[in-house]
Amino acid sequence: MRISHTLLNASSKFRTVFDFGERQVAHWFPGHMAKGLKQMRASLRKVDCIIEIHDARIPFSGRNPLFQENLDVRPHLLILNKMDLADTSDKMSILKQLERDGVKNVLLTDCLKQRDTSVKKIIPLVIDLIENAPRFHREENRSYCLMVIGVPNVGKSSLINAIRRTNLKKGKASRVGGEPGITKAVLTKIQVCERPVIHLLDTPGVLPPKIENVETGMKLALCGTILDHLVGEDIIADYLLFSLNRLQRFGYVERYDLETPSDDIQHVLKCIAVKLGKTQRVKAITGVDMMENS
Ligand SMILES: Nc1nc2c(ncn2[C@@H]2O[C@H](COP(=O)(O)OP(=O)(O)OP(=O)(O)O)[C@@H](O)[C@H]2O)c(=O)[nH]1
Repeated sequence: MRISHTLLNASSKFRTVFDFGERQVAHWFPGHMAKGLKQMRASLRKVDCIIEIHDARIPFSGRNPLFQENLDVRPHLLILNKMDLADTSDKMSILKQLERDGVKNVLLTDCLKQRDTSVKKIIPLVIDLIENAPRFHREENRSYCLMVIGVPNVGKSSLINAIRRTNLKKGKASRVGGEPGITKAVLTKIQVCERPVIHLLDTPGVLPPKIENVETGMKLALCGTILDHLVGEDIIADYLLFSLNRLQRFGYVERYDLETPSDDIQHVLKCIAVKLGKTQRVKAITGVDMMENS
């Protein structure tokens, strides 16, 4: 039995679907994302440092290239959030690869964890980056302004709340949600530190207007940065199964009482439904019923 599709098969299989998905995403882009991006660009002059947040499960895929145009002129910290969901056993090679791509300052966080030690490191690291930047001018009682950017649903608002909780001992300032596109307000200013005074600008998640390839699109969809229904829940589930098989992660076989690994998503979904008791009785329509009703 074939247990995984080749990448080529996957590509042709998902391309048809993703072309559809991409059109929908393009539809989704012009609204709050286009407005957000325009205002973010206009405000960059006032910003001392950019904090870019991305999903730790896809450290090399799906970062918005539009952001990267501006990263050379401002100190930049990349935060790979949701590390609790990622395989970070080879953290050093992730950091080395990012450094080869020109990203030097990287932190991994799990901002839902109370007292995550990495969240505590953010403000001291940012102050260090700002004060050691070539264009920095020291002034008495100077306050700092940071801009938080990233694709949707990577945890920007959650991280802002965590930084605020850690440094100011204050509660939520930014709305959090499980779906992409929760933050629509552009550039809400939130204080996160008293000494020195530091404000953060929360921004709406902005996807690249054009997604570079099918794999990147599917990874972004699987991590919840694109609304599921725009790509199709069944397609996303199929891509997840394909990825698990390709990585030879067969834990799902035992967990959902399958006999062997499978590349048939309908079969796997049926086994999961049976295991979770999510089945429904339906009346089977026979040939006789159809003849009687006609
Ligand atoms: N497991 C895990 N979940 C997280 C973490 N950070 C955020 N989340 C969850 O991810 C979802 C999105 O979080 P938000 O903070 O709203 O993300 P956002 O980037 O502001 O989203 P947009 O408003 O779409 O731009 C929520 O369900 C959070 O609870 C994390 O470190 N680990």
